[in-house]
Amino acid sequence: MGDLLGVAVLGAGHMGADHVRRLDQVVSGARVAAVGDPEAARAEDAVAGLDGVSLHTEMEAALDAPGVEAVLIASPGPAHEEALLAAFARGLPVLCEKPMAPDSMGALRVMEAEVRLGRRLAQIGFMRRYDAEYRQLKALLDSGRLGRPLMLHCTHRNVSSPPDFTSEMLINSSVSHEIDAARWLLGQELTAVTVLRPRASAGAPEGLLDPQFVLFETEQAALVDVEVFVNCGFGYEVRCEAVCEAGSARIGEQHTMLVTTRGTAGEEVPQDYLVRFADAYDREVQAWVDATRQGRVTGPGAWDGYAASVVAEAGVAALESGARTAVTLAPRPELYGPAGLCHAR
Ligand SMILES: NC(=O)C1=CN([C@@H]2O[C@H](COP(=O)(O)OP(=O)(O)OC[C@H]3O[C@@H](n4cnc5c(N)ncnc54)[C@H](O)[C@@H]3O)[C@@H](O)[C@H]2O)C=CC1
Ligand SMILES: O=C1[C@@H](O)[C@H](O)[C@@H](O)[C@H](O)[C@H]1O
Repeated sequence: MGDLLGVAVLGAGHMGADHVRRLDQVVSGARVAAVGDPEAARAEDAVAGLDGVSLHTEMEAALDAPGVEAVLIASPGPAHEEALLAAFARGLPVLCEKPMAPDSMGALRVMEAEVRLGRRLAQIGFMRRYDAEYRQLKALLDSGRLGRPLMLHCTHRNVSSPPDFTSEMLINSSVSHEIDAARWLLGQELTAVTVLRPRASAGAPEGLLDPQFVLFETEQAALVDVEVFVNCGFGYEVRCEAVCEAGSARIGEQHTMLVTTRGTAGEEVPQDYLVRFADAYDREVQAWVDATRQGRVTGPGAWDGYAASVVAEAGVAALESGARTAVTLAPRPELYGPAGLCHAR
């Protein structure tokens, strides 16, 4: 490995271009060695002003480019399995944006491929684990000060959804973050899911079931509810309240600058994830680079990606059937160690 970890970025859209900028300008210890995107213009735009980056429209060529020692996958979800397997075949460590794979069988194949390798190479981009407020809440729950957690009340609102967004994606794209955050905060797997929906908002595109109300049960009988509303029109709002036996704690109501103008006073509301979670993405990628340089994986891994895909798939089934749907996970492979314990049990 050179002085700087050479990273190939696959996918140069919203997230990929932002990660290229982050690797180049924010993160230490790494450099962008190659960018792969079937749309050449996207890759060119993403690397404008950068030297020494090779551009590719074929993903395998990007992985095989000179100087590539690790991969950051930011292509659309359906492309992740192939990219992860190609990286594993080359022994390359990977940071893969969520979802690890959009369907549970794809996620299982990825996890099994890593298990066959016998060493961990994949980190999945559940960046909330690197957000300062989420980390504070996790530390509080783990300390046991509030007693056992009983409920998480979560809110996940986007100003608007991309044009191709489907009703299923409210769960397997948006709520996938709450699925991972709940598993991590509580140190428990999610065991069942029910999805209710109020009438669709007039602000939602025709046919999109938006908002939805998703209720998860956990293995130790806690409940996690999520209001997901991806065309709310007013702000990017992500909140979480943990209710425990001896207290509660709320995050996501950051108080920033108070602005008074023309007879009103208030705070600015972030309009998207790139603003709300900017620090979290920075810390996530820095932690991945640091761990990769030490030959380790320290963030959410393939087991977490697999579990999230299985729970999301059950959520989509629950949305379609209107019925409570059980979650069935394959046994947890030894490679991923014991399940995360929450001290507040
Ligand atoms: N962690 C987070 O908060 C967020 C994560 N994401 C995730 O990031 C990934 C990318 O999302 P966006 O950047 O919003 O999508 P996007 O549509 O803006 O960009 C995707 C890019 O990938 C390229 N592409 C298509 N097929 C490809 C392939 N086989 N190999 C390489 N590149 C390919 C497209 O040409 C496009 O430039 C998704 O997995 C998404 O779920 C997206 C938004 C926020
Ligand atoms: O991951 C993300 C998007 O893919 C998803 O579509 C949004 O709803 C989330 O807020 C964002 O964090």
